[in-house]
Amino acid sequence: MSFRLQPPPVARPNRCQLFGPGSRPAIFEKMAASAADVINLDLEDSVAPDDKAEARKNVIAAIGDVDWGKKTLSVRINGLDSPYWYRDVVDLMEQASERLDQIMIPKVGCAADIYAVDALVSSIEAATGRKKRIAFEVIIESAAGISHVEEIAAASPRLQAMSLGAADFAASMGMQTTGIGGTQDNYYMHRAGQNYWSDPWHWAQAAIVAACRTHGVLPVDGPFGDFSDDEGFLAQARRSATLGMVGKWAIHPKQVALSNSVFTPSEAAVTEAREILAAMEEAKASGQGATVYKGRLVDIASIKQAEVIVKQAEMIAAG
Ligand SMILES: CC(C)(COP(=O)(O)OP(=O)(O)OC[C@H]1O[C@@H](n2cnc3c(N)ncnc32)[C@H](O)[C@@H]1OP(=O)(O)O)[C@@H](O)C(=O)NCCC(=O)NCCSC(=O)C[C@H](O)C(=O)O
Ligand SMILES: [Mg+2]
Repeated sequence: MSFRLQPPPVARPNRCQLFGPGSRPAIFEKMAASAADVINLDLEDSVAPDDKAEARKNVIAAIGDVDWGKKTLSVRINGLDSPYWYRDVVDLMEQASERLDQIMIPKVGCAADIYAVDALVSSIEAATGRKKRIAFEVIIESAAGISHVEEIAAASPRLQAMSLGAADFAASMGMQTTGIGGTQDNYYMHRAGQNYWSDPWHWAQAAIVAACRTHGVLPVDGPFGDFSDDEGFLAQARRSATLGMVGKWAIHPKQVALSNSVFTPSEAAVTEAREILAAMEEAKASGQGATVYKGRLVDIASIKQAEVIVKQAEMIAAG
């Protein structure tokens, strides 16, 4: 470990973030009743320009009126390149109840984007005497965002989570696809008459995970657009979990259970992790730094790996 220690991220369950357009208040109660850990009420791209003002009012009313239980309640504001974002922030901060936990900032391209929103939010918090300090989540979904991902992860102590937005990311990068996440037909290796599909999202996800882990931010996988493809969603989510991401968005309620199933460590995984910890306790007691568990090497690094799984399970169980 470096002399500079890796800070832990906030301890909040974040297995699934369920999105819903702010212009569709009829689904807000359904979102609140879902098993998602995080709710993202959207003012951005799922809301048509003519509906922006009405959506903002719907969301502000629902933050106070709906029982959101213990969920993290987040609102996605419009991008800093739009004429809407400042009004989103001002109205939310001045009018929404203290139940609001987080503002999600889309299409961030550099640390200054977060600084701008932070300055506005901080000023309104001070002026209005709001007690709950608003958290931030950002979406990396542009060439600039991924190029500056580390400075973005370090940009504000408010920052709790960072998502990959595959659709805008693909557009910004000029990728030849209209798919949102998942396998892309033309991204394959070819050998001896066989095609082997590779993962075009992998490198961006890995960059996000590294930046997030360096700065104590939760890395989250964004949307999987084809909500009729459960197996595709599961495969994408499992790859994300294996890479170190803690959860994934749901753009349809049926994706919530799929996401929770992947990002909740299985009983078998938790049992194995506890057994590794016990084996290492025994090894340490006899002065060893390494031992054998089920025929494979486990050592001091294995303790940290096992602790990731046990801590995740304990945090989810604690709700
Ligand atoms: C995708 C949808 C438009 C589908 O809506 P709908 O046609 O109503 O679906 P169903 O008929 O299958 O709905 C079944 C029941 O579930 C309720 N419902 C629908 N959506 C939601 C929801 N999001 N949360 C809770 N409940 C929901 C319906 O009312 C039905 O209920 P019932 O009649 O009682 O059975 C819709 O799901 C939707 O709008 N999804 C969210 C879209 C969104 O927010 N998009 C923005 C995030 S993705 C993005 O922005 C891209 C990203 O930035 C990037 O760049 O990658
Ligand atoms: Mg987007």
